Amino acid sequence: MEDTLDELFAVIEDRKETLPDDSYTASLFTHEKGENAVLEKLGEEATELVLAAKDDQEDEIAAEAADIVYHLLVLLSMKDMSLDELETELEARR
Ligand SMILES: N=c1c2ncn([C@@H]3O[C@H](COP(=O)(O)OP(=O)(O)OP(=O)(O)O)[C@@H](O)[C@H]3O)c2ncn1[C@@H]1O[C@H](COP(=O)(O)O)[C@@H](O)[C@H]1O
Repeated sequence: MEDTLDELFAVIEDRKETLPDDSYTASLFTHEKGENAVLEKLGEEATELVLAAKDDQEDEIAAEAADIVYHLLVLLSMKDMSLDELETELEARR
């Protein structure tokens, strides 16, 4: 899981740097709504996760959780934060 998150975050950082035309991630960094685009996405995905959980749809729960994690990592990158800061916060709670 840690490797998966590290690799995904590295791809997101690369998209932020290179801004390929065909990249959804890049489109979030250049969106006319600015950071609100990713914030709105997080809100939508959270609602979709709640609905999937209420319906006990395990596949949907996993899919919506993945959408949230991906958009969360984009937000961290947008704020020039690193995964280390998230890890430090979680470790401090153990
Ligand atoms: N993990 C993801 C990921 N999760 C979700 N999404 C995108 O998030 C968007 C929002 O999902 P929704 O459920 O709201 O679907 P939607 O209604 O069609 O979305 P929109 O109409 O709002 O675009 C979709 O376009 C998904 O493709 C992702 N896009 C990219 N990644 C990862 O990022 C990498 C780089 O992707 P690109 O930036 O596209 O090259 C990929 O290889 C993946 O590993």
